[in-house]
Amino acid sequence: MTIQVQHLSKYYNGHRAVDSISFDVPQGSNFMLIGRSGCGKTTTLKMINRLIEPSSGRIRIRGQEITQLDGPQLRRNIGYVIQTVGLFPHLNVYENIATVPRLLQWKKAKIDERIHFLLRQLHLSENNILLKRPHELSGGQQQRVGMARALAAEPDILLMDEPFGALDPITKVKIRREFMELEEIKDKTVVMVTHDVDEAFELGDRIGIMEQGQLQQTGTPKEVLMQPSNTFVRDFFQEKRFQLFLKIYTWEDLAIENTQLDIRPQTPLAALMEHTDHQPALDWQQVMQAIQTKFNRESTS
Ligand SMILES: Nc1ncnc2c1ncn2[C@@H]1O[C@H](COP(=O)(O)OP(=O)(O)OP(=O)(O)O)[C@@H](O)[C@H]1O
Repeated sequence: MTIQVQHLSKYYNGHRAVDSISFDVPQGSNFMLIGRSGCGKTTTLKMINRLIEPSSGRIRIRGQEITQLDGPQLRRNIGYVIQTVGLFPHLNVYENIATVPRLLQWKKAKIDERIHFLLRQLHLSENNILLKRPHELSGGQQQRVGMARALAAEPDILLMDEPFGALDPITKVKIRREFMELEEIKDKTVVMVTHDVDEAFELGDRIGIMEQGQLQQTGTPKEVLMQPSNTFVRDFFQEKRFQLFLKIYTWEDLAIENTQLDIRPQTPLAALMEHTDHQPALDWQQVMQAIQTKFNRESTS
């Protein structure tokens, strides 16, 4: 379902937390909201599922203005994942994941089938995990259960507020990869808040950079990196510019033949990091030169 946000604002006691922002998230795409602490990301996200009511502006989901919908009903079709997971501590894993399907009065057999499917998809295969309470799980497991709960009733939209923020760096990278590969996610419309530029570049079809309640730029990872619309956006990515360039530029972008690698992995960086056995097949000196030339050319254009 497409999400359209138009001139959306939120004031708290005269303070503009969100200041007339507009963006579209096409059906099935991932939109990453990134910015410094306090710039208005969470407030924006919570306006999409009406946990916060806007001061002005409009949000449309599949063309329908959400103020005309009943809040709880709207939220049943919008999965919501937050950093602190937000699992109900007194409920076990099964009951946590089954929350929304039960509200929707699904039959038990359908709920069981869905839960077992999600456990497999999210690599939650530990024995008796369904009977455990959240405090008996690791941080990574809690995060996966939080994801399973958000996906349980097959929502069309997923809102995620720093979903991987509380994890250690290794678990974070692992869960992020798994997330990207989830079949379930591919046709969902996702809006994710993050502080992490790597995450934004890995997961985002489009990225929105916020500062002091305003959207400074929205665009594809390539656009915001190589064609920043102002100095704020340029400075925001400056420290990691080359690293991010490597993350997103494909063999095709670099005009390098990748016949030996049979198309995957798509970028030289991924080939270097993950497929060391392929390295001898490539002339890495030529690859590095092509990367440097492209980076220099795009940086000055
Ligand atoms: N309920 C509230 N009452 C008053 N001010 C609020 C309220 N919630 C948020 N704010 C203020 O609105 C601004 C935006 O907050 P928000 O939580 O949306 O930022 P954020 O970008 O998500 O920050 P972080 O990355 O730290 O989570 C901040 O200045 C915050 O102090």
